[in-house]
Amino acid sequence: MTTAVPARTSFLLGLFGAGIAGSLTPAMQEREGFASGLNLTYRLVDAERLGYGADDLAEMLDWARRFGFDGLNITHPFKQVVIPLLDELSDDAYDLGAVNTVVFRDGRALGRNTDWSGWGRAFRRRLPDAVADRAVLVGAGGAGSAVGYALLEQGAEHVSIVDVDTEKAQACATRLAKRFGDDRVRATTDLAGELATAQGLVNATPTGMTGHPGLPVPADLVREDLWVSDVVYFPLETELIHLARSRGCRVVPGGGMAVFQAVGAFEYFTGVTPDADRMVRHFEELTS
Ligand SMILES: NC(=O)c1ccc[n+]([C@@H]2O[C@H](COP(=O)([O-])OP(=O)(O)OC[C@H]3O[C@@H](n4cnc5c(N)ncnc54)[C@H](O)[C@@H]3O)[C@@H](O)[C@H]2O)c1
Ligand SMILES: O=C(O)[C@]1(O)C[C@@H](O)[C@@H](O)[C@H](O)C1
Repeated sequence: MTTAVPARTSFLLGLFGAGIAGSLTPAMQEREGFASGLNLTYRLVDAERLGYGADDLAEMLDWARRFGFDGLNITHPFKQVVIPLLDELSDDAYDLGAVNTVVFRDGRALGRNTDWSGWGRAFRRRLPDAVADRAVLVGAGGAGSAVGYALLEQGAEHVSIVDVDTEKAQACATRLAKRFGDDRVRATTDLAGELATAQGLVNATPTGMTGHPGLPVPADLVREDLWVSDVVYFPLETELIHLARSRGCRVVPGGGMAVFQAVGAFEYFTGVTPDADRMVRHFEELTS
């Protein structure tokens, strides 16, 4: 006679990164765990406070496993340097060269990326008819690469990438072109020219964050027929989103990416499909 193995209900998770004290991910994961009938604990492990840097990550991962962590979110400055320390990488994380979710399973560390799928899902919920549009992406760092990947994966006709650091724009475009083809993505310095033929604009720079006020593009380029998205979510209503709304543009604020990276990670960590609408409502409560 075989005895059925009961489904896991208890999970120990965490976020490894620097300067993460304000993260809303622990609250989102723990609340959704509770609501799903799981005993889920999520800890912040702030490398800055511990005096740990990139060279210490192997040791940090090792003690996470030894102390029984089931999974981790990974953020700045570890999203790239974690890759060689893992046993397996999903194709999307490989293509992006970045991991934000590590699952420990059967003695192996599996790397995943829910940043791109998080932005993508939030975008599709708001603007499902816009997935095939041409877009201009401003900011080619970690968040920008994830947004560019999501746009192209979901069917954008073309993505033009602008960054004050032109080498970063080029590196991001080259990486995405390798996956999606160089007829669909390019780096450019001609923001106005590219926006003239685009239907959408995404800000993936820190401009507009608390402490970094301002607009990432000149105000006169924000036309009423553009859709406009921002990855910044502190504050939720950035100057760019505010201006775009006031001009009648359809908008996708940064909160959606923050929630849906957590939705995707929850599923990887627990194997349980979370209630995404409930997580959105909880995020709204946390940020109101
Ligand atoms: N909503 C979310 O869930 C979420 C997730 C990750 C990051 N973020 C936010 O995204 C922002 C960017 O994060 P990141 O990790 O990609 O940072 P990053 O430093 O890796 O990249 C930012 C890029 O923007 C460029 N840049 C800055 N100002 C610019 C300007 N005016 N014009 C053109 N390019 C400019 C920089 O050169 C850099 O390449 C941050 O505000 C972060 O909080 C949000
Ligand atoms: O909530 C945060 O602070 C996060 O660090 C934001 C983003 O970096 C995600 O990829 C992480 O999973 C969580």
